[in-house]
Amino acid sequence: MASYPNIPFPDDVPTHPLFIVDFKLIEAKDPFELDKLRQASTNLGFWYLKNHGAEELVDKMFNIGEDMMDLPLDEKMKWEQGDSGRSFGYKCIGGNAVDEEGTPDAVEFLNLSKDDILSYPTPTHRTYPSLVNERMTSIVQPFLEISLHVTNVLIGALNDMLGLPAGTLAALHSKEPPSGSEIRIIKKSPQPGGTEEKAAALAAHTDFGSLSFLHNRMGGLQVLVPGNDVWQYIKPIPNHAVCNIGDALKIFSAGILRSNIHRVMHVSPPGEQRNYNRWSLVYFSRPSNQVLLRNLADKSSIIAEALKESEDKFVTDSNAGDWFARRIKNQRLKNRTGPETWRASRGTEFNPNLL
Ligand SMILES: O=C(O)CCC(=O)C(=O)O
Ligand SMILES: [Fe+2]
Repeated sequence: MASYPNIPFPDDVPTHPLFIVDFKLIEAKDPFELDKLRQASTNLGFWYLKNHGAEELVDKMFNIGEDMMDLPLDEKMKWEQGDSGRSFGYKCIGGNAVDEEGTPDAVEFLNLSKDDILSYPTPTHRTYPSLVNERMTSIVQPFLEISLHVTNVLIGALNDMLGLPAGTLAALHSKEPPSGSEIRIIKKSPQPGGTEEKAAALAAHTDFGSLSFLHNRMGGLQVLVPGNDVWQYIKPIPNHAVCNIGDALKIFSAGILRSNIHRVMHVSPPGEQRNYNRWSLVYFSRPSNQVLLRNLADKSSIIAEALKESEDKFVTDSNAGDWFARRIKNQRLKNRTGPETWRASRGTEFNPNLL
């Protein structure tokens, strides 16, 4: 069984500090903590989260990823997500582009649908390898339940902060299927020779849905902080998750909540870390598929005010399911016809005219 060591993070690379939000205090509606969440979600849209309750399950989820990625490639390819705009299943190395030129990505991952996990053993969207099924009730379902709790509580706090009637955002993120909400386990192998490279292993992107709950042990994740053109690392802190806002909450809130661009680098931070596999684990909370992505100004005077002051309208004619499928489909290298395919895969970070 693998261990996922806390290899020291080098101190000679640019890092960006984040607010540390205490989940237990958010649950208790502590005003000071809620204000921290307000600042973090509106300024950068990224924050650390401690006391979230999933600490014990993260390595067990990494073990599932490790058993999956250790299978021969032809076995893994039986579970590949395909090119039709669905993400559930396995994504092979090089399946996606990382830029307009069609440079292939360098990570592999396994995506497990929230709907499939909750309906197990009956599939809602698809089935998964037995190495997942064997640990469905003991590990995957408990991890999902915690992730649902954490993301729902945070989304509830953001709902109140935005002045929305109680339960407005919760109703858009129902437990009922179908939605694109999913767990992702990501592996990035070390680069042979460990040479410095400019390329990203996982493309610069904003997250497609509402709120991401991310666990990693090693560096590699970078953000582009507003007003700064140097990418900065987010340094992992043991037992702290990283949360970030995605496109849907940015649109609902007319830009009050920030969906910030980020990427994972090819070469993890210099030093010892680059010799190890990098594992990360995310739960992506996304709106139900049929939810229209448009501002909620008619439900909140705070959002209406922000909309008045913004150049963007924050109105799409897309529902969450179509938005998600468009982004997934157009980043697949097999679907690439030219730079326009990459552009068609972008979200709120790329083209404000989309909105
Ligand atoms: O692996 C990470 O640290 C981040 C992954 C990520 O941004 C994503 O999968 O959307
Ligand atoms: Fe992301």
